[in-house]
Amino acid sequence: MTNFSLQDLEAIIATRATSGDASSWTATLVGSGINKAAEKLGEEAVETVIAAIAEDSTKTRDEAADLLFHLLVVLHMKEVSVGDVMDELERRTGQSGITEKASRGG
Ligand SMILES: N=c1c2ncn([C@@H]3O[C@H](COP(=O)(O)OP(=O)(O)OP(=O)(O)O)[C@@H](O)[C@H]3O)c2ncn1[C@@H]1O[C@H](COP(=O)(O)O)[C@@H](O)[C@H]1O
Repeated sequence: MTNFSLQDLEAIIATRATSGDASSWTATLVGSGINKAAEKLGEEAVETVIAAIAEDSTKTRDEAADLLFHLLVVLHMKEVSVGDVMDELERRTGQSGITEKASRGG
């Protein structure tokens, strides 16, 4: 498995968003505004749902990659970092007590 992380992609998106490169999909999406970017995120979510229901694992993986990319673009535009989201996910594990059990190997 690759070491490429969501934080790596987040950093690429931050760089490309302000690149001014007309060939950059990231710059195009960010330049089109939050309504358009969020609409695109919704489309990718629907395509992922359809793939999960009606397509094979490879198609589902590909749509999930599109979904995560477009989610990170929207998070960038809303100034929410991947770290912020992970902090919230970690906080939720604390609520359920799973973290404590996992650290005990239970
Ligand atoms: N991970 C992605 C990524 N995933 C999807 N996309 C683009 O998202 C766009 C829209 O995807 P769609 O699924 O809607 O595809 P479509 O061509 O419109 O066709 P349909 O499938 O909808 O029929 C396409 O142009 C894809 O190339 C991405 N564009 C960029 N990245 C990453 O961002 C980096 C910078 O890219 P640029 O900003 O383009 O330089 C790249 O090196 C990648 O790491």
